[in-house]
Amino acid sequence: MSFRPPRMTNTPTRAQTPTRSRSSLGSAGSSTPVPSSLSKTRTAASSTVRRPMTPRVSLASPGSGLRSRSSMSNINTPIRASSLLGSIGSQTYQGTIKVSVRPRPLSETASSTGSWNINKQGNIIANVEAGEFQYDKVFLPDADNSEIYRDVVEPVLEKCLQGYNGTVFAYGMTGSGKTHSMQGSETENGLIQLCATELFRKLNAEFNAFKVGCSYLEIYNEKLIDLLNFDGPATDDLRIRDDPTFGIRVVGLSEHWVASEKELIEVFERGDSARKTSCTNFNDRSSRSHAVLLMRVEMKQDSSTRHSTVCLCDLAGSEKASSQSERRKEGAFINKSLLALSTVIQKLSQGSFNHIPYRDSKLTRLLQPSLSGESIVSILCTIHLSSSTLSETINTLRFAARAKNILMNVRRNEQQDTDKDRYEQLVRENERQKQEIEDLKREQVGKRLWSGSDDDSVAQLTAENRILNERLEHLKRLHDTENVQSAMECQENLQQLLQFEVSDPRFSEIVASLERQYKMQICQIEEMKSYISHLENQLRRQMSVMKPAISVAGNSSDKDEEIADLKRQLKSKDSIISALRQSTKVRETISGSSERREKLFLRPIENTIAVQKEHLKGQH
Ligand SMILES: Nc1ncnc2c1ncn2[C@@H]1O[C@H](COP(=O)(O)OP(=O)(O)OP(=O)(O)O)[C@@H](O)[C@H]1O
Repeated sequence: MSFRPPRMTNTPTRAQTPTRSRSSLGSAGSSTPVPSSLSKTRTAASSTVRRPMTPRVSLASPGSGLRSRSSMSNINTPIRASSLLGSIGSQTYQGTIKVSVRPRPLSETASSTGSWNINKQGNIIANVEAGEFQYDKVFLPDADNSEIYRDVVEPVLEKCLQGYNGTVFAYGMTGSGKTHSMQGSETENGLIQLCATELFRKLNAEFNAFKVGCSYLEIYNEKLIDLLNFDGPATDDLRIRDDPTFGIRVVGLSEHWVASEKELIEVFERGDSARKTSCTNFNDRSSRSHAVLLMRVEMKQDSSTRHSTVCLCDLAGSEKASSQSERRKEGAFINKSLLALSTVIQKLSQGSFNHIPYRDSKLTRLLQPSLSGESIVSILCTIHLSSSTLSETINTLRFAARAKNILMNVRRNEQQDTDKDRYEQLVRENERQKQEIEDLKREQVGKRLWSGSDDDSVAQLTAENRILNERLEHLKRLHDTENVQSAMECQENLQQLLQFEVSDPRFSEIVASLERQYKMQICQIEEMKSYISHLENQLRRQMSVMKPAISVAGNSSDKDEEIADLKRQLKSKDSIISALRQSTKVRETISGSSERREKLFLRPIENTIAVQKEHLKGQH
């Protein structure tokens, strides 16, 4: 599935309006200390605040959808549709990344709040040691998910319904409340559920027709795993590819069409049950992976079609080294990818003209379209207020401050539905799907080269099987001919034998020829036996390797029949040999009366002839 919907040729419809109006920044003197009671009542502020640590920058990278802000005279710039960058039309949304901070309530075991203060307007958080940080919104610790939703997600969802892509991600140290915010708890819905409800309510109310496709994946130990791949073969590391239309694509990522909020949540919860979690020092059920839920929405209204992708990410939390080796390994991957994200955010916030290292981690690569200006972005940073986590909290706040500096310049995906447009859209979709099929095929071939896929070994085994069948056929025919020939020769010899006296030298010659035939038959039989056991072994091996679904049953039963047939023929040869064996005894009993000769020699010969006749009758 593609990470972002196709860009459309836009026809201006109407000017964009600001997402939210915002109150002006309050004075530092009116901040709310966060007391141990964490009450919502705002009291007089604590005084000592240093200036924000937000870097001041003045650069804009031309051509990029993302820019750093050229002026920080008011760092509280709201997400808005302004003509800040002048040259861009009304179909382009401009503003900064929206950054909100959510402190979690103090746990019973936490020592103290570490004297954090939140101002009355709810946009500055300050600490004596760390200074003052200003964001779009700083919630109080007792804010519930509905309040967070209204500020963090709803404005983004509104824009998504207008045809812009939107990304919301929760960032913060382990146990600070990211998953609690995104997924809620037993007593309250999370942002994902609230977003799903609102999405379907609005789609039903405002559009003639719509489609919602849902994908859910996690990045665990730098591997991309499809969490909704319920039936297909497990793929433990999906590939990310560049895509000229969609920015990037996750090759082979499954997408489920959902018709209602209920269906969406069911699919999500089913996928989420597979997400990796474990117990850490700060969280009994810590997410060990970054999880990304993608909702691809197509909306039709009158003669226009809009596309957007709503992307909700619950990132894994940064943490100090764990004592358990498995946790340590996971932690190293998590910290590495969060560092990569932090570096990318820092470079973007500085308006760097240099290379942005999106490829340093799967997380930044996956978020590349969002971070590089293809999506409206809202970040929820969750923090602990306890004094024991001060340094981690400051790190999170610095990350948030840097993110706040990044300007967005996002295109709208709306298209007037003329036949030509529809045709072009279908062609593009067709091209995309062809490309995806090609990628998957190449990937299959690659895998075969390295490891030999099931299909490959099946093809190989089928070929071997065919060769074995042909050999068996050939041997059978050879054997039949030889069998008939030798039986005939044998019979002739035996008949001739009857015509000569034992003392006649020709008698000895015939017996010698019978002996040679006997030895030859023994050799042939030994060869056949060993070849048959070789074939049996090969068949057994093939049967154990081949999948049950593959219809070798027909082939193997054919082979079984052939082997049984060969065994039958061997048996008949055995009887010939036993007859021949008796004939050799004749030499030892050359002397004796005609009665004895008849008893010892002629009767067995007659028996042999009778057996041969039976055998030949059977063959015809
Ligand atoms: N705002 C909150 N109100 C009530 N409980 C909360 C809040 N935030 C977090 N918690 C509780 O704290 C615990 C840890 O929260 P959560 O799992 O959301 O942290 P996290 O940031 O996702 O951690 P990790 O990165 O380890 O997954 C949970 O039991 C959660 O219910």
